[in-house]
Amino acid sequence: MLYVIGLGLSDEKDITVNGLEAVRKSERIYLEAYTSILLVDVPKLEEFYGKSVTVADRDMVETESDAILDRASEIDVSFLVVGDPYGATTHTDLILRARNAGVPVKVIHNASIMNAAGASGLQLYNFGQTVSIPFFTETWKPASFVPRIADNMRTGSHTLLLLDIKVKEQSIENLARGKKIFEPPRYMSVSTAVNQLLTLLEEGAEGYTEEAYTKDTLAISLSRVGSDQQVIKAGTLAELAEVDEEEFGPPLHSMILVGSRLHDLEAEFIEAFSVSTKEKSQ
Ligand SMILES: C[S@@+](CC[C@H](N)C(=O)[O-])C[C@H]1O[C@@H](n2cnc3c(N)ncnc32)[C@H](O)[C@@H]1O
Repeated sequence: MLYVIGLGLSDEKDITVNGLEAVRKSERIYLEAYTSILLVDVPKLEEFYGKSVTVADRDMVETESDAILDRASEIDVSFLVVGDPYGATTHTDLILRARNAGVPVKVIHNASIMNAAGASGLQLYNFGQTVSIPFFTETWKPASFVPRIADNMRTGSHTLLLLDIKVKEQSIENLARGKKIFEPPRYMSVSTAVNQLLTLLEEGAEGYTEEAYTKDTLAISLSRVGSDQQVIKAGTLAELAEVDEEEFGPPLHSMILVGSRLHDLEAEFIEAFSVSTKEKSQ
């Protein structure tokens, strides 16, 4: 059996009881560590499971899936995913390959940033398409996600923005094991995301439209959701741009652009996170 197991959002103890039982009876255990990171290192996972874990990079999952699926019809193999297994597209592909190879698959779900975004107080039912924001490069300022935000805004829906993670393939194993790596990974912070959004607006980048957002659009930052260091802040993009980057805390970060169909209860909930209210009350 191939068990595809969600680890949840924070530490080694967020795995479900069913997930843990599957891990403990598996002969081989892989951890997918390139679409997201768990906020603890692999040795901590290994100690908790009492089993060794192989860190699988993108290449292994996407092109060498035969190694992961090897003999999985006869023995138990676990494939661990941070968050929920269906919270990233690559895992659907592995499940399809397993099915095609006649390997039975069981998915064990867990919390994902896709539902933990509800910690903002916004109703999950009122969200539209989720988008990912890539890092700007020296020669490229991608804005292709902006029309999808505009689509959501037209229907009054909120938009969850997932922020880029850049890590060299060859560093993933060391990173996951908490070892030193030559080139540290880059996790996009809320400050970088806000600056990039405002740059696209100021430069009138191709693809940018004010139907998607302006500097007065209400946004919510989500840092380390599900952990003890969770930080949530709400304000217009212009206000969030003024917040000291340190205040958002360590990665991982996400953001929400708030749509116009804001229910009174949602508005009341996010008031507590408001950066402008804080200033007024200080
Ligand atoms: C490609 S998604 C993978 C999602 C994961 N499979 C899940 O189900 O949650 C990774 C992105 O989700 C967001 N994210 C994941 N965990 C988070 C957390 N605990 N707090 C805030 N954002 C998080 C970050 O923007 C990160 O770059």
